[in-house]
Amino acid sequence: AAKPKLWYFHGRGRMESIRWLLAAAGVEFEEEFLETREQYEKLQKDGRLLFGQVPLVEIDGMELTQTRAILSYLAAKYNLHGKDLKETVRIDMYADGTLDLMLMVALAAFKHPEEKEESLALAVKKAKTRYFPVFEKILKDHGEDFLVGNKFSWADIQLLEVILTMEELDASVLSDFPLLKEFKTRISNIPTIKKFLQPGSQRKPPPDSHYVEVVRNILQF
Ligand SMILES: CCCCC[C@H]1O[C@@H](O)C[C@@H]1SC[C@H](NC(=O)CC[C@H](N)C(=O)O)C(=O)NCC(=O)O
Repeated sequence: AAKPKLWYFHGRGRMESIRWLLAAAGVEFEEEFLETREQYEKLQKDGRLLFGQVPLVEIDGMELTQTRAILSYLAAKYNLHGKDLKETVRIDMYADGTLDLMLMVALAAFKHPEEKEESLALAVKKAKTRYFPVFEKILKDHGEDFLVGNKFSWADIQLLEVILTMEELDASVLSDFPLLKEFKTRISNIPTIKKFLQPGSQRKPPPDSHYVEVVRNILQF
């Protein structure tokens, strides 16, 4: 079968969680990077963007947009969603929470310097006071290696991505969360994820001023 093809900017944004899921599932994928307004307008003109937006993922003969819909499809397809509806909705809850936090970080890149620092500091505060305490408690209460059903799932991938992203902003962010520290080591050592964390993988770096400029230019905002 053809490899999935991802259409997005050459950066993290909303697409990074999709790259993580595919990589963790051991699925090779291709990427088309939007560098110009013309490329984006062509996708729109060709009717390939349902609501005129990216991420766009070509997979199984479909053109998928809407990040959460794409992630949910991929999680189910690669057996990273729950064994039943009750597990799946918990995985969705956990994943949605991490996506909210990730978007705060992603959008901060587009703010003016002083606002950006304030937004990133708020994201770190939210991680420490709202999100990480929840996941630390889940790991404590269930005493299992994974968040749901003691089986590796999409929720675990999202949590690792958000842990690493927050550590880029504050290296001591896990200092009060010993179980999350162990979780990070455990999940980072899963072979497909270990490979994705190595240099040369399709993982993208944190957004820089060039990336912000390109996205602003393409989206004209
Ligand atoms: C560094 C991270 C990138 C920040 C900017 C991105 O975050 C998004 O808020 C904007 C972009 S992503 C690009 C943006 N896509 C979306 O907002 C998708 C939202 C959708 N609900 C989804 O989850 O996929 C876009 O195509 N906009 C054109 C426009 O709406 O006309």
